Amino acid sequence: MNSDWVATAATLSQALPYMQRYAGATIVIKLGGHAMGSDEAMRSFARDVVLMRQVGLNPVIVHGGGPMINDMLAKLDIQSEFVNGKRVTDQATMDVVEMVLSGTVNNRLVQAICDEGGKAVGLSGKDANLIICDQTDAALGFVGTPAEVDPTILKDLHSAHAIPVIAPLGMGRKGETFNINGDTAAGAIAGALKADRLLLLTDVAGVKDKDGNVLTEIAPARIGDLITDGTIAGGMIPKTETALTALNAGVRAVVILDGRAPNACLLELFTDHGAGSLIREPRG
Ligand SMILES: Nc1ncnc2c1ncn2[C@@H]1O[C@H](COP(=O)(O)OP(=O)(O)O)[C@@H](O)[C@H]1O
Ligand SMILES: CC(=O)N[C@@H](CCC(=O)OP(=O)(O)O)C(=O)O
Repeated sequence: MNSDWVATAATLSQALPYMQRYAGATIVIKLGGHAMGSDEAMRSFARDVVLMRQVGLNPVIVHGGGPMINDMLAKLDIQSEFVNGKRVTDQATMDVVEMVLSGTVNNRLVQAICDEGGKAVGLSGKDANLIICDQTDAALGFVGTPAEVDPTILKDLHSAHAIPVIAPLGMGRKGETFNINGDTAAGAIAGALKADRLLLLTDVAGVKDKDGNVLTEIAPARIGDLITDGTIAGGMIPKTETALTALNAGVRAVVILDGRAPNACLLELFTDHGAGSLIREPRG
């Protein structure tokens, strides 16, 4: 018997109970800009998402695009800086952020999912009142914190067997456009949907300790200390803070994992060992 086939059969028999367990579950997946670097990574992600939909899960995709925004700002000779993982966003920067996220990155991802046979629909937090924002901090300019999330459009898309693909932009109460950190947007959407899982796909295997080992399970109560002592820094701060906000809003579990690894989402959802760092209340 072909050993590849045996391996596939073994994987499938392990996966089936998980597929049944997650049938009808809402899985919010945030794909970071670093994790969608190559065309092959994008194709592999798209295939996973289409398979999830085919076995009865409801995936909702929220994407980032920080590196792509950086490239365009550099071409236009616009300087940019980050404070605690968030881009300081003036009006000129906001225009570029919107152009890149909604115009380029969102369309690319929608096309990749459609190419794999999925019915992806692209939108941003500005569509159908999905995300209304307040300004996060005047010093950051047009950076928004989601204040009200109306997930009706996402439920409608699920009923139509479509896969929503969301750019992290929000609407202000005075007609402004806000730039939302992709993790923050994904957390707010996952919270509003009371998602079964929020997967934050990035370019590292998970949250690492001071020695560089991945923490496979983290109790929410530990995260504050890991940030204070500098173990969690930079872009990992908004991710872990998002995890806490999402859990408080009723999301069942959050996983931070390497989106560049082949079949990252499927391994996390459909195998015993999972992937990355699982953040949830310890089981008593
Ligand atoms: N404790 C930690 N464990 C893992 N990564 C960390 C940690 N602290 C900081 N980081 C940094 O956070 C980065 C992920 O955040 P970010 O670059 O914003 O990702 P993305 O673009 O995928 O949203 C990692 O590449 C790593 O450099
Ligand atoms: C406020 C803020 O920082 N917004 C982000 C939005 C994109 C993003 O989050 O992209 P990644 O997930 O690839 O990092 C930005 O301007 O870069």
